[in-house]
Amino acid sequence: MTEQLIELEVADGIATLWLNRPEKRNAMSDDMRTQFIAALEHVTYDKAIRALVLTGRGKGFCAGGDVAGMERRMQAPAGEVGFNGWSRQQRVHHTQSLLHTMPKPTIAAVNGAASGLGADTALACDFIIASDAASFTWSYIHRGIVPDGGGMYFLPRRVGLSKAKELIFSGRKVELEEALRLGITDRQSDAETLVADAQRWAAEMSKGSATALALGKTILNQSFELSAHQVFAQGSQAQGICYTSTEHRESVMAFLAKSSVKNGTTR
Ligand SMILES: CC(C)(COP(=O)(O)OP(=O)(O)OC[C@H]1O[C@@H](n2cnc3c(N)ncnc32)[C@H](O)[C@@H]1OP(=O)(O)O)[C@@H](O)C(=O)NCCC(=O)NCCSC(=O)/C=C1/CC=CC=CO1
Repeated sequence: MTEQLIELEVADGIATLWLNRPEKRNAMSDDMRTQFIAALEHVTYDKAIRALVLTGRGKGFCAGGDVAGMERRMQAPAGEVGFNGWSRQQRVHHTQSLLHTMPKPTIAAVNGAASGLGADTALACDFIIASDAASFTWSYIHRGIVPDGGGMYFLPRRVGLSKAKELIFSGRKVELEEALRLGITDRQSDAETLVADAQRWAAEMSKGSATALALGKTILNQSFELSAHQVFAQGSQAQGICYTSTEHRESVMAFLAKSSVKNGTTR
């Protein structure tokens, strides 16, 4: 039987995805990545799911890429890629890109160590909430590699270029208090209530129009690379789509109906 390395629960439109390899602090093995991709694609395309919470089982959030797998790869013949021609790099990029671009809010609920690719995986989410047990370590440097999970894109945007360089070059551990101060994590929570708090936050973040949320997220994700003029233009285009949406029509009608009841007028 296939080991269930990813667990997905959906309740009230909020998906909670658990990395489930607690004995290895949820280090991302190739098998886990295969299941992770399938679950993320499901969450991305299922319109009944409005938001995602990502967390880890046990003591860790995610200890990064599986170091035992790195050792196996060093033994493999040069040029071997596997996975139907898809290299590991492409599969890593796919997971990080799904988290970053899926048209609904994503929240990392960091319950323990987020190291290497695990730290980048938290950063790829829109928001981070963390418990006292959380820590963030860009440990790639200790394995002689660079952050390939998006850390070199996301971290400077959260902490500034110089601090990102310091954290990535040193690979030092950042505990909760510093993570809050630097803006690596947005919120803090108790370990016991972390996931419930994240789920509640996800519900708050996703109760608005799904169309407006999806379009807004896409433009915001690009906003640091676009000019003001381009952002205005994309905003106008997006508004054209929002104007034709059921959510826009219904919310306008509901507002006006409430106002006419209050004022005793009929429309
Ligand atoms: C700080 C830690 C994450 C957690 O510390 P602690 O809670 O004290 O737990 P440990 O006793 O150290 O570990 C428990 C068991 O888990 C195994 N384990 C931990 N991390 C990994 C890992 N990344 N890969 C494989 N196995 C892991 C550990 O060996 C223990 O197993 P046993 O009980 O059987 O001995 C701490 O564990 C830690 O610092 N881990 C290493 C962090 C790390 O170096 N991560 C990789 C960074 S590089 C990366 O993420 C990117 C890539 C990209 C390229 C290719 C492939 C992979 O990664």
